[in-house]
Amino acid sequence: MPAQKLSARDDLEALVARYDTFLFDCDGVIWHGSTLVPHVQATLAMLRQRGKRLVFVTNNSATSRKDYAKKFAALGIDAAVDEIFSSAYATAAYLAEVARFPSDKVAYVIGGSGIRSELRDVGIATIGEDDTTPVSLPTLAEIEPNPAVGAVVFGIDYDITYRKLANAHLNIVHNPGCLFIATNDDRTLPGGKYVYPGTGAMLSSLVHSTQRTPLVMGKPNKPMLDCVMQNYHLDPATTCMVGDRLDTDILFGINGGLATLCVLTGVASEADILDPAAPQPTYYIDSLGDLATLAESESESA
Ligand SMILES: O=C(O)[C@H](O)[C@H](O)COP(=O)(O)O
Ligand SMILES: [Mg+2]
Repeated sequence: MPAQKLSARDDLEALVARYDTFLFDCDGVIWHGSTLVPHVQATLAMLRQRGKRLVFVTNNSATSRKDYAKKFAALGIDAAVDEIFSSAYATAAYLAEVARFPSDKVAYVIGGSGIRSELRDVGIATIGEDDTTPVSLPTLAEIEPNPAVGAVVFGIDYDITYRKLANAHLNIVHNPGCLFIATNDDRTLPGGKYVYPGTGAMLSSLVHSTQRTPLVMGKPNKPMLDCVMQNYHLDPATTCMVGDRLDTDILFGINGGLATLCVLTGVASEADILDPAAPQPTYYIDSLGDLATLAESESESA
């Protein structure tokens, strides 16, 4: 079924009336880095005003839920910690509740404070943060497997180094039963003017060297979907997933039986959506900010 482009006010009103819960991807939909997409703040306020449930579902594992809540607040958006689901949180939930990660093991983390903080919050110790010193051939021998490592967890890391990759590689290959987990594997990271290498671009170097396939937690995969569906007891019939990537956000919504709305402010272009071979959103729109016009109509009629 080809995606329906929404632009007329009646289309926007019908969309908002039809769903009571909206799941929002963040990078490329709500913001680029710390810059809000224009009029998104007004759109989210309008949806809250109309009694809609809002859930924020991001593959960006660099930040913890608590710090995301602070980021939202700093940007003037009302978002409680329990309305925010990041791939770091889904990873911590998976290791603690599904994998039953042993208390005598640690996780070797390539990633940001989001992963370390979420793992710490479920009682899992992490190492690897300081493995940033340059390596030379003579010092390579310093790097050895650490038998205490029971999992290598990989997420977006703006300070990735050869030393980190070498440690992760050795632990995955030489520690029997060592889990290899990726918070997500997005190929690119939307940055507003440009699209940058994403977590998946860096992850592929470790997949290539170890010849191992990681368990990926984030959208479009089941661990993140289970995390959100269980926490919110979502009714697929009245839930809409809003995202900027067809192969993560829209596929995530399709996998969950949700309606989907793709925006053109992130990675996907209209040409991508019109390719029948791509995951097809239910709807698409230029920007989430376009819904802010409904707030104006509300104030006029008030
Ligand atoms: O490379 C990455 O990790 C992703 O581009 C980034 O995390 C996407 O975040 P999201 O769009 O799911 O908020
Ligand atoms: Mg995104």
